[in-house]
Amino acid sequence: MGINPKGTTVMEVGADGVAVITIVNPPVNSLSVDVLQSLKDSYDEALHRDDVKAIVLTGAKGKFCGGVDIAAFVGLQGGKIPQPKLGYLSVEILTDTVEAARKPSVAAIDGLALGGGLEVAMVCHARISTSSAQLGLPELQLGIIPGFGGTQRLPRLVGVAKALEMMLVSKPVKGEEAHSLGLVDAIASPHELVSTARRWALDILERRRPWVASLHRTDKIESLGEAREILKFARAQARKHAPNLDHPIVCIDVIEAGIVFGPRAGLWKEAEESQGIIHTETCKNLIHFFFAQRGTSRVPGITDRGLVPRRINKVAILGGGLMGSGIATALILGNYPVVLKEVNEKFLQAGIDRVGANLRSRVKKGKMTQEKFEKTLSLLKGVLDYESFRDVDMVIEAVIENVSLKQQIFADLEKYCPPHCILASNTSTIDLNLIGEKTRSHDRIIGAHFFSPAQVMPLLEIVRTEKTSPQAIVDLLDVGKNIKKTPVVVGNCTGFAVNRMFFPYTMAAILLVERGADVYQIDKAITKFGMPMGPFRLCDLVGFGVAVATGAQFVQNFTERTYKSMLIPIMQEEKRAGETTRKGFYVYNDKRKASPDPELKKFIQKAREISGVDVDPKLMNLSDKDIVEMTFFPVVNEACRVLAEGIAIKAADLDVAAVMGMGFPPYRGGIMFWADSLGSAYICSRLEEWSNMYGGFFKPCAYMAERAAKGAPLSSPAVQAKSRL
Ligand SMILES: C[C@H](O)CC(=O)SCCNC(=O)CCNC(=O)[C@H](O)C(C)(C)COP(=O)(O)OP(=O)(O)OC[C@H]1O[C@@H](n2cnc3c(N)ncnc32)[C@H](O)[C@@H]1OP(=O)(O)O
Repeated sequence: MGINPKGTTVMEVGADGVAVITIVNPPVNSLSVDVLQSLKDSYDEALHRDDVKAIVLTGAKGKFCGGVDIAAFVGLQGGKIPQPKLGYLSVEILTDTVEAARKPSVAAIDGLALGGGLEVAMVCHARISTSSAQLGLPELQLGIIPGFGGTQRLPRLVGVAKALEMMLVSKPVKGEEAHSLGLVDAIASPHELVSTARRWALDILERRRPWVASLHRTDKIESLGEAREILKFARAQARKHAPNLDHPIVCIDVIEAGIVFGPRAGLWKEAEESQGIIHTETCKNLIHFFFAQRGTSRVPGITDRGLVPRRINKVAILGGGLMGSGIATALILGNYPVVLKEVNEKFLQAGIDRVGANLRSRVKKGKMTQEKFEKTLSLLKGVLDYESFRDVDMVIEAVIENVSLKQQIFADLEKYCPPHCILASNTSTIDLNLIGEKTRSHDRIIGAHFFSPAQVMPLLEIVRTEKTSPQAIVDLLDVGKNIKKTPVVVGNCTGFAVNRMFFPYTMAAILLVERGADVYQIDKAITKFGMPMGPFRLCDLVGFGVAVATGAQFVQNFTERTYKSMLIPIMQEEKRAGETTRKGFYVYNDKRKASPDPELKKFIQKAREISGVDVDPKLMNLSDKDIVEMTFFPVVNEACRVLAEGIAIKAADLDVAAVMGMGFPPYRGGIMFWADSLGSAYICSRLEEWSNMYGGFFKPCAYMAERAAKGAPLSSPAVQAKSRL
C-alpha cells in the first residue's frame, strides 16, 4: 500500500461471529490497487480468525462498489502500475480464496454494484440488495471485458441470453429486477440490509440456506446447443452494430469458452484476454472519454468558488416548436414545473401536443407508466402572456433564429421576470451580446443550447459571455445535471463550439463533391469510420433550411475560410429540401428508406459551373481514409481555433462536444484525442497540401501550425491568446 492509500476496507467482527468487511473509497468505493490489497488482507484475517464464522461484504455510505478504479487502468496502460500476475485477482483471490472458502460470504448491496463491484458480489455465496440498487457489468463501455469472472458467473446466475444483454448494452438492472432474475437472493430496505445479510450468512453456515458457488451453477444456463445459438446471434448483432469494435466479440468468445470448456477454463481465458485488451486503442480512447465527460462540469474560476446552485422551482420556455417542446419535455422529466408560452392558441396547443407525444413514446416503449405520464405532463402549463413569468427562476427562449425578435423578447423578459431569474437562450448560432443588447441584464443572460431532439440528445452547450455571472453558470450546470445532460461550458461567438465544428464538416464534404468525389461514397466512408450517418444523409435529416440558415452565419462571420457552394440552394429551387420533402441528396420511399438518386449529378454539375471549379480526377478516386481525413481535418482545424480563442476551456471538452453533439465515435476518443493519435505534424502537412491545391478553406490555423512545428499535441493545454471566457 502507498503512503497515502487510495481507499481501504474496514472489518468489524460482531458478537454473532459475522465479520462485516466494508469497502471505503469515496465517491463510489471503487476497487483501487489499495482497496484490492486491503480486501485480500481483510479476507485473510477473517478466514484465519477463530471468532469469525461468516462474512458480509458491503460498501460505505450506501454504495456497494462502482467497480475497478478506472484510473488504475490508465496507470496500467502507462506502465505506472505493474500488471498483476495472470489470474492473481480473479482466480487466486476471488475464486480460490473467497468463493472456495470454508466460511460463507454474503454481499449486502445498496446504491451500486457495477463491473468489478458486481463481480465481487457474484463471488459471494448470496446477495442481498436494496430495491433501488443498480447492478450491472458496464465494462464494454470502457473498451474492456469483465475481468473478475463476470463473463462466467453472470450467465450462470441469470442465463446466457440475459447476461449477454446486460454486458453488450452495458445497462444495469435495478434491485427488484435483479431479484426476479435470480442475480440477488433477497431484497431488504437500506436500514435492514446488513442485518439481513448477517442472518443470511449464518443461515448458510447452519445449512438453513444453500451454500452456492455461482461459478459452478448449471441450472440457469441454457443447453449447449441453445447457448451456442444465442451466442451466434449476439456475435452477428455485435458485428452489425459495432463493426469497428473487437472487444464485444472477445467478450462473447470468452463466455463461449466457459460454456464449452467449463467455467474454470473460461476464467483463465477471461484473465488472459483482459490483460491484453486494456492496451488497445479502443480502451484508451473510451477511458479518456469517460474522464472527459466527467471533467466538463469542472470550470476553473467558476465551479471552484464554492458557489451553491440556487433552487430552480419553476422554468418558463418561450416557443413550443420542435426545440421548445423538446426542452420542456426534458425539464418536466427532470421534475421541473414548466410554463410554456406561445403566441396563439393554435401554436400553444401544438407545442403541448408535441410534449405529450414525446412522453407517450416513452410509455409505448415501456419506459414510463401511464400514471407517471400523467404526473409528468401535469407539470406543464401553457400560457399566452407573460403574467405567469413573475415567479419563474429561469427562462429558456427557444423561438426562431431571428435577432430582432429575440432582442424584443429579452427586453420583455427583463420587465416581467423577477430580478434573480436566469435569462437563457437556446440559440445555436447568434451572439448572446446581440440578443441581450436591449437589456441591462447581461449578468444573467446565458446560452442553453440543446440539440434536437432535446429530450433525447445528451449534450447541453452552456454559453457564457464576459458578463454572465458565475452564479448563473453554476445554476444552469445544476439544472443540466438534474435533467441528465452532459454540460459543456463554452464562450460566446457565432456557432459556439459544436456548430463551429459542424460547419467545416459539411463544407468539406460539399467541396469534395463539387470537385468530383461521390456523395454516396463519402457518406459510406464516414459511416464506416463510425459516424451514425454521413454528412449528406445528415443534411437531408435536419433539412436544407436549417443547413442554409446556419451556413449563412458562418459565411458572414468567417468569410475567409468558408467554402461557398450553390449546391444546396440549387436543390432547394427544385423543391428538394431533405427528408421532409422526400428528396434531398437521397430519395425517400414511404418508409423513409433512403436511396441514391442519379438525378443528383445534374445539380452537382450546375453548382460546379457556378463555383467555376473543375473535376479533379484524384478526388474521383479517393480512398476511405482520404475521405475521412479531408472531411475531419478541417473540423480539427476549426476545433484548434475554438481552443486557441478560448471558446472552449480544454480540448477534452471538444472531445465530448464532438461525440455528443456531432455523433463522433466515442471509441475514437473524441475529435482532439483522435487528432493527436495521428499527430499534429501529419494533419498540418495534409491541410497545407490541400490548401495549396483547393484553397484557403483547408489552410491550417496558426495554433495548428505552431503545434505541428513543435511536434506538440493539439490537446495539451494552450497558452491562450485571450480567453473569451
Ligand atoms: C475487472 C472489472 O471487470 C473492470 C471494471 O470494474 S471497470 C469499471 C466498471 N465500472 C463502471 O464502468 C462504472 C463507471 N462509473 C459510472 O458509471 C458512474 O460514475 C456511476 C454510475 C458509478 C456514478 O454516476 P454519477 O452518480 O452520475 O457520478 P459520476 O460523476 O459519474 O461519478 C462520480 C465520481 O466517481 C468517479 N468514478 C465513478 N466510477 C468510477 C470508477 N469505477 N473508477 C474510478 N472513478 C470512478 C467519477 O470519475 C467521478 O469522479 P469526479 O467526481 O472526480 O469527476
